Amino acid sequence: MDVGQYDLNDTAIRTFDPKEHELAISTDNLQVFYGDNHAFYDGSLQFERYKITALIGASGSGKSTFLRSLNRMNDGVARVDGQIWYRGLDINSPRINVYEMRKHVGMVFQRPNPFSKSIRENITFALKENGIKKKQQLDQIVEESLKGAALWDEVKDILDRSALALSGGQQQRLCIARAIAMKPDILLMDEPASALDPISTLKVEETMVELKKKYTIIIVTHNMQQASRVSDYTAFFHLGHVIEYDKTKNVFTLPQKKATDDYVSGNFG
Ligand SMILES: Nc1ncnc2c1ncn2[C@@H]1O[C@H](COP(=O)(O)OP(=O)(O)OP(=O)(O)O)[C@@H](O)[C@H]1O
Repeated sequence: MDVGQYDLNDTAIRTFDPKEHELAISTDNLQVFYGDNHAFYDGSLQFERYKITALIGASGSGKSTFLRSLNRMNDGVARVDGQIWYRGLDINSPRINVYEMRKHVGMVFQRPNPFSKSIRENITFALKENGIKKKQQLDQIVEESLKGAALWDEVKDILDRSALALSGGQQQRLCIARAIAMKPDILLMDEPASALDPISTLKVEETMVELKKKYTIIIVTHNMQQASRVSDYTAFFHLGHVIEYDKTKNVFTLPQKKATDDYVSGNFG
């Protein structure tokens, strides 16, 4: 199948009525360029608060590029044009303090990347940098964050042991705990389970579903079952364009665009 056969401007993008849906973050005309490579075109997407939105699409379709732009991880790597609206501010503006903004828009990466420190210090490090020094308060945040990431029961007696001694799945949940310790509003997750075995993957998925009570999650995933299991909304990316964005159920069972239909039914590429 020739994946270039589709009309990339023929799109079906859901918009939300702000009276009925609280938005966490949205983009207007977002475009990303790596030098001459126009990697992402004209993405205007709204993300509902306390929901999980999955970004799906073939390799190289621009999912990570889009996700990384949302908390300015592409600064210095790519040129990002357009606006990213968060609480009435365009966080793509050069005036924004990126360090402060990332406390609100946190990120969990594909490969678990704990610091070479104890489990406890992985969580307290950034908190201490941010001026939280009282042991009691730190202990409380460590416990809450590890509970939030469904890791507490497994590590509560070994908090001072090296994080590197944990399994890959435990390390990834520690990275989730580290991200939520900062109490972000939005969690960006770039294929958070791709390096994990099926049992750890399920734990991370269960964790996500729990987390959406308090956080808005935007996740890149190659795993279609995962997208359909955990997400409320799905955006399908193709060749740097968002072709379709709707409730996950609709994208998987009643896609409006042929490209989406071909992709979700496996007749693609
Ligand atoms: N750091 C970079 N420098 C230059 N080009 C890049 C960089 N990162 C991504 N690209 C290019 O941008 C395009 C989109 O890549 P991106 O990684 O966003 O796609 P993706 O859909 O997330 O792919 P995958 O599923 O394989 O992670 C590709 O053409 C890729 O080569």
